[in-house]
Amino acid sequence: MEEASKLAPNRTLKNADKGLLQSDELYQYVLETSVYPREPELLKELREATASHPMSEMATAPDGGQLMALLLKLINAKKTIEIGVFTGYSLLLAALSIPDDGKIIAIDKNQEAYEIGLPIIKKAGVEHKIDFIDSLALPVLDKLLENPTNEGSFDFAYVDADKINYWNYHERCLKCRQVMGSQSVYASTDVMLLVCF
Ligand SMILES: C[S@@+](CC[C@H](N)C(=O)[O-])C[C@H]1O[C@@H](n2cnc3c(N)ncnc32)[C@H](O)[C@@H]1O
Repeated sequence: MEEASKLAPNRTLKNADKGLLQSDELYQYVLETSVYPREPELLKELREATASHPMSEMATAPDGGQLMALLLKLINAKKTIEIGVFTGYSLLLAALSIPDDGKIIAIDKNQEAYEIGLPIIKKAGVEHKIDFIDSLALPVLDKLLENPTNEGSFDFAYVDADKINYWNYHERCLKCRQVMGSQSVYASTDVMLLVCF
């Protein structure tokens, strides 16, 4: 069994206390027996590369990430949007979960953090699926929606950024979703909101 403290020193109850697991020990047990063994090697590498970052706790938790990967695969997502990239854990996970001709528009106002994960994303051979935009998210979403071909064209949106704008992101992501109905998913951290269309 891997020593969790070595792999993810900050991945403790601080991140899990909003969930059902009410003890560090139980959370570590779940991570070590169920989550880490299923984690692709390069995601593990990205997680380890992020661990020394002072804000490493911001990264998507690997257990939540695996739920996201499952959703992406279940709906055969091809075109997705991510708001809040940080070092790229959820981005790499999404890029590994969509088909080779899939596309992710990934927006973050801090390119510096993205540069930490970028070499690992390149190593995974999925960089061609990613269009990273170094910007505040709202203006990019508004610009995207000015183009009628983008409206209703996304299968999946993952919002993991500044909470104060979640309602604004929600409104815009609804416009970006697939018109075809039951194939789109909008997932958002912090407010634990998951809407399937
Ligand atoms: C929780 S972290 C994202 C974690 C990421 N999903 C992962 O798996 O590692 C939040 C990110 O949102 C970015 N962010 C915060 N407010 C933003 C805004 N208004 N526009 C764009 N990015 C923003 C921050 O720079 C930070 O990298």
